[in-house]
Amino acid sequence: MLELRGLTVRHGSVPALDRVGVTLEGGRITCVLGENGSGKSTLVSVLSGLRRHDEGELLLDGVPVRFPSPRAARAAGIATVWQDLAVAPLLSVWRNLCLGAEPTRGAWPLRRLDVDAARETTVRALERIGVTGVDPDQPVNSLRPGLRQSLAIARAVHYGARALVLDEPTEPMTIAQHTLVGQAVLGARAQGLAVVLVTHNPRYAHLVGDRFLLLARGQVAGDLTRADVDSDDLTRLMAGGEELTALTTRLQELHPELGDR
Ligand SMILES: Nc1ncnc2c1ncn2[C@@H]1O[C@H](COP(=O)(O)OP(=O)(O)OP(=O)(O)O)[C@@H](O)[C@H]1O
Repeated sequence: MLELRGLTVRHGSVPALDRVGVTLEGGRITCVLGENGSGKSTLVSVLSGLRRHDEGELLLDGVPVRFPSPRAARAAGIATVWQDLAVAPLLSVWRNLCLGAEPTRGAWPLRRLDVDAARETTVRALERIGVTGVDPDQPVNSLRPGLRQSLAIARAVHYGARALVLDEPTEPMTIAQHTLVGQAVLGARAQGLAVVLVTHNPRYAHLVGDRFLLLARGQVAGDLTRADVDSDDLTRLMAGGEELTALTTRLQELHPELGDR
């Protein structure tokens, strides 16, 4: 549904992404892995409408698109969950989920916010991605980071996003928080969204991912499925560029259709 073809983004004369090609299908989690500076954040910027590509194409359902703003990307159904989330921290969980689309009851001029409906919508939206036991009245800043991400994911699914892009928090998360986010991400996948998960953690990637896009110096150094690699392979690939090169060469021998990547 979302496809990158020969996508190139330059910062000055240096390509941060260099002829990247990948198809991001609905109901799949594509993990983007790579060393610092390999182009992961640039990929997120393009998908989320923060940056425009210089060459190549970004296709949505086969139609070339170019997002002039993050709002345009969101309107096209691509939701990005940022490291510091754009939710209102002092407001309640339900206010954050319903922000801008609060349910009302009664007819004008007596129309009022329907708080009960908003609470229920929020609990259901969270349940839909497998998150239970959250008090919709608690302020968002009292939620653990993993739950905050889950809330942002629930919001994206609730408002009908088709693709979900997650940039991994740089702050280390506990296992419990990773589990929560993993659960929400799997929930989004089950709802048919195309999930793009940028991560530095190959074990986590292998746990939740269907597909692994390895970037090195802005190029696709590997486009692998679970059938191609196990968790140890991914860890080794992340640890050493040399191994990555060797694997790329081997895969290109086995699959000439991969071409010069
Ligand atoms: N605003 C910018 N101006 C100039 N060069 C940039 C800019 N942003 C990124 N770059 C360069 O583009 C390349 C890709 O950077 P990018 O941030 O996308 O990588 P990354 O894989 O996300 O790295 P990290 O894991 O450190 O976040 C790097 O060489 C980086 O130095």
